Amino acid sequence: MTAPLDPRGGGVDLNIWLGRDAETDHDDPAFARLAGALVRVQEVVSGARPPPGLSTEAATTLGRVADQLEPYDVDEAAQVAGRQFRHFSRGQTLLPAVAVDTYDGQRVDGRVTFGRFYLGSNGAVHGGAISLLFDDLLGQVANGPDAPRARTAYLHVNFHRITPIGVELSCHAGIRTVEGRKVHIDGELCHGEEVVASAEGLFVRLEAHQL
Ligand SMILES: CCCCCCCCCC(=O)SCCNC(=O)CCNC(=O)[C@H](O)C(C)(C)COP(=O)(O)OP(=O)(O)OC[C@H]1O[C@@H](n2cnc3c(N)ncnc32)[C@H](O)[C@@H]1OP(=O)(O)O
Repeated sequence: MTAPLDPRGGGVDLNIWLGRDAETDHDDPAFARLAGALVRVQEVVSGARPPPGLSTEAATTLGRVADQLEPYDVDEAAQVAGRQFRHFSRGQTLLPAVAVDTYDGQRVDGRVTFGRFYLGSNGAVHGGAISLLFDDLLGQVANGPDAPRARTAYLHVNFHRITPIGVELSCHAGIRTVEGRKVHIDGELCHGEEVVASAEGLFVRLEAHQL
């Protein structure tokens, strides 16, 4: 049984995409657990300096896991990775997990901690990982439950300060304007009161033939 969603957020992904019928039949708690285990491996491997013998052994173990899973390859429509909407990370291993606190269809506020996997260098989160977070966060606002699907036309990111690894940050995104199919969305990533990065994106709502 999957846990019921907390309508106030409460650190649980608000699950905005579950309103879309096509997505409701992909719940797979066991798979979400697998993806979570892989995220842990990514994190631990990124920060580890094991002795060569152990690295070799671990590589063999991971190869065995890949061999076990490979026969279960499916196409995108059947894929469950990225569709575990009851879990912070949606059962995917690319994005940092965002805990959504509030979402009203126009704006989202949440919290995120970038682990060692996202290190650029010198204690700073990789700029590409920050852009990834913004694309997803702004994208979740652009693709609200009642809105037509939209894709990122551009994403402009400003890096104001070093974004620290291993620290809880707050993240925010909100619609600034809607002009026809064009949705302009702003985002901020904050360490305490300080804005460490900000973003401005244009999302274009898709026409029927583009879905
Ligand atoms: C499951 C949970 C998911 C959570 C959310 C995840 C979100 C992730 C979002 C993404 O990452 S999507 C992947 C990255 N983006 C893409 O792959 C998009 C690739 N580009 C396209 O598909 C098309 O260029 C696009 C749909 C964005 C627009 O093409 P269209 O042919 O539909 O639009 P058109 O060219 O007619 O332009 C419509 C308006 O947008 C404007 N426009 C389009 N691209 C622009 C651009 N780059 N800069 C400025 N304006 C732009 C264009 O000028 C025009 O303005 P006006 O209506 O005022 O004339």
